[in-house]
Amino acid sequence: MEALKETQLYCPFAYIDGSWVAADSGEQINVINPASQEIVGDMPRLGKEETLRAIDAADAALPAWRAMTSMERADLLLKWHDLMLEHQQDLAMLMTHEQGKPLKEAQGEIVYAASFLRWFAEEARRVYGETIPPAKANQRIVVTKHPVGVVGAITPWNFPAAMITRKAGAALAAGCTIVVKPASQTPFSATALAMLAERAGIPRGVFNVVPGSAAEIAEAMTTSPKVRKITFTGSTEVGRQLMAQAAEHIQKISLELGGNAPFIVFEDADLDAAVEGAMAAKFRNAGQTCVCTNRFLVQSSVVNAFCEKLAVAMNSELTVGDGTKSGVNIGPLIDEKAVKKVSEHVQDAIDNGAELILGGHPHPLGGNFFTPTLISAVTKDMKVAKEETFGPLAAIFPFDDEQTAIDMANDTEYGLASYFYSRDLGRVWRVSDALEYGMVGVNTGLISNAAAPFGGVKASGLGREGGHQGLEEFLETKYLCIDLG
Ligand SMILES: NC(=O)c1ccc[n+]([C@@H]2O[C@H](COP(=O)([O-])OP(=O)(O)OC[C@H]3O[C@@H](n4cnc5c(N)ncnc54)[C@H](O)[C@@H]3O)[C@@H](O)[C@H]2O)c1
Repeated sequence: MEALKETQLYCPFAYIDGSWVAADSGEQINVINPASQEIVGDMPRLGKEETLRAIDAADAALPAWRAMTSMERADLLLKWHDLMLEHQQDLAMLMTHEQGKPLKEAQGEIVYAASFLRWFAEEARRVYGETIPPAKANQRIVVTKHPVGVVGAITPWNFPAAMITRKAGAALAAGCTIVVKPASQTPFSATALAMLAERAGIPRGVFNVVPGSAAEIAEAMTTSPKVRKITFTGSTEVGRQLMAQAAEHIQKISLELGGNAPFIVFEDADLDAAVEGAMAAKFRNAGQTCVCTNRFLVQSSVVNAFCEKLAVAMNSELTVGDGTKSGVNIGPLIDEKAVKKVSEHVQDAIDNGAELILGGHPHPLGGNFFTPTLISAVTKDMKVAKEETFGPLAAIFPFDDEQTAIDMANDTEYGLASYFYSRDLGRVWRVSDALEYGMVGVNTGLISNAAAPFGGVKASGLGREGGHQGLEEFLETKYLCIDLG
């Protein structure tokens, strides 16, 4: 904790209307380091009243923020971006302490998170309207675009910085103001971002951070008529609930929810490249990524070769431990419940006939660490086939032909990320078209990019973040029908 205070970005207060505040009740959230189980620090546990004050502040700040030119807003976002990069080490250190991911990955997340501020600063300059051929002579129809207004954002713990900037960058660039509720496990990354936003000169009330009671904060956001849009990243279960709540005031809503990503390896794939992609798509963030592979579908003719190569890579490349230690590339899971879920998925698969190749148990380090695990001969009725494991478990499902692979890949309520490896160009297009997913990685295990429209179909959500589409989520159109007489 002392090391964190030295970062000068450690701030145990909520941020409302440009002020650092405690909870009215004086209540605190204990933030726990998932590696050591020690308390990182305490953060105020805000409720409905403080959130309504933050919404009032965002509403009061809206007219001036909206009235600025997009260039002026972009300049402030770029300053915020630069400050994030300047403080990359400190931000990463905070993140590793509260979230557990290895320092190198945390540093990578800061660069990724900052990239959204830059991307949307640039995109803000390209909010074009339209002129449309009118239905009647002597008329003109002109379409203009406007910020939706005050935004309520709720974010998860697995990407404590990027999930905030991906929303706030777009919202602020569009001319909206925002109130962010970060996950209770990772609020220090959020208040550190607020400190940098303040230093960048983002005016008070434009960006607010309210850590605290999820239910109360969500209630304030969805019952206030001042909030015109809700943007949520997290579980499908909570997303469903929020969508129903947002219906009350017909608030716009974007939902980035869970996934059950397939990673298909066809027999014509470059197996070494597929293993490299598999390692990235599976073990980043200890497997706690919404786009992380949940099911490896491997053609039967290459399944043994793929498993052998993957086992070699897992044995030689993965080092489990405290993310602040050098050489560690798999940190702890977020909490005990997460460890239990991975154990249950492994046990259920083995009990039902899957074969254990590597690991299969919590790590000897104890606590929230889990040993990277490989199981094969997995089938569709096992838990790992149906639910997001969110841990370092690679489950191999064999298949015989292309159509079976596609059917297996689509046999889930989710539709976020998918991946496949093939060197056959015809198959690349066929399979890409057939996968019912918002994102398809072809011969790559890393797909996230600020320039691309991130998001899912089916129970994985609504709306897109990143790309020019991400900005559109915070804009609405108005058309003028002008009669020239
Ligand atoms: N699609 C994406 O872009 C994306 C990105 C990251 C994570 N995720 C998903 O997020 C999930 C993991 O995150 P999590 O465990 O933090 O999810 P979660 O749904 O439990 O929590 C997400 C956020 O919602 C809040 N929350 C919890 N209960 C709430 C309620 N009743 N009303 C309003 N807010 C509530 C939490 O405090 C947190 O801030 C996984 O399913 C993962 O796939 C999706």
